[in-house]
Amino acid sequence: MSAEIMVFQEIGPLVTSCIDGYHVCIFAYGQTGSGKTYTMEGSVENPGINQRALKHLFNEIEERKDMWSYTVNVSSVEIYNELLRDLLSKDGEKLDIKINPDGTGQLHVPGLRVTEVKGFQHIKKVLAKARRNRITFGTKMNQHSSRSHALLCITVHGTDLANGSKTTGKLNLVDLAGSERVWKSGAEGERLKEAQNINRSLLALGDVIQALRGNQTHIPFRNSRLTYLLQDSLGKGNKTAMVVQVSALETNVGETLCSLKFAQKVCRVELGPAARKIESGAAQCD
Ligand SMILES: Nc1ncnc2c1ncn2[C@@H]1O[C@H](COP(=O)(O)OP(=O)(O)OP(=O)(O)O)[C@@H](O)[C@H]1O
Repeated sequence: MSAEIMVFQEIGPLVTSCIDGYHVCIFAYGQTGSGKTYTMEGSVENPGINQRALKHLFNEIEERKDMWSYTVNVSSVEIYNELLRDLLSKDGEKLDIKINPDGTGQLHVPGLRVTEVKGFQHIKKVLAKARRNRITFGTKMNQHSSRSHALLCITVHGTDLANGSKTTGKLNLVDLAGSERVWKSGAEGERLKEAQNINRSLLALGDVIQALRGNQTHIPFRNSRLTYLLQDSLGKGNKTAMVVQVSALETNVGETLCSLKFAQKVCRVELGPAARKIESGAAQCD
């Protein structure tokens, strides 16, 4: 069995729970060049988590079609130098996060392109477009290094055909930019600025994890665009999984240890019982 299939066996139930009305975050984390983008996007012969998740999602929807009707909306953004770029717009339009004026207190990104996808073949085209628009540059550590965090955000609205109740699930698939030691990656000028922004936002993610783990009342979601954007899926009552990539090279042992320590911290976070999002606003616990 390939490693990708084994990883997906762990992830599959989380994808299913998004259809049931839960908010889910799946991250790829690790040093630059360790295989995060490969894990999320994969190759033509060996699709990654993004494609497998969406295939799984549409298969589930098909199986439930006599009992539930679903709509699936997809958007994709990258966070580059703390700026949001729409990966599904023609020219990677720059956007920002705002409080939704509808009074719900929810965050939204005005102008973000949201595409309703009807099936797996359609989503493949959407994923290809997002991939083409992503910013990559060559560094000493990776010839095609992603210099940004890429988020694929899938919202699933469900309607129970028997009683009309409605659910809203979210699945955030996140390919984080790689942490790097700038003296090793040879980053200077623009690459150095990117690396500093990447390391800063990964630190902010670490701070959020630390605060969640410590059950603190204030979780510093607002300290980076990444955590701010994921606020409604990353905190208590939601479901999160992190896939950590490490390098097999002895020269990277320092970075590998850092990644594993981060993974250990994440493992110890308890988000409590997950809450199902239903239209009435009430929450049902697992
Ligand atoms: N399991 C794998 N099988 C085959 N090739 C792989 C695998 N993992 C990674 N690679 C290859 O290694 C190279 C680096 O991988 P990738 O770009 O996914 O790293 P990354 O962690 O996303 O790096 P960065 O943070 O710099 O963007 C790529 O050429 C990728 O195709």
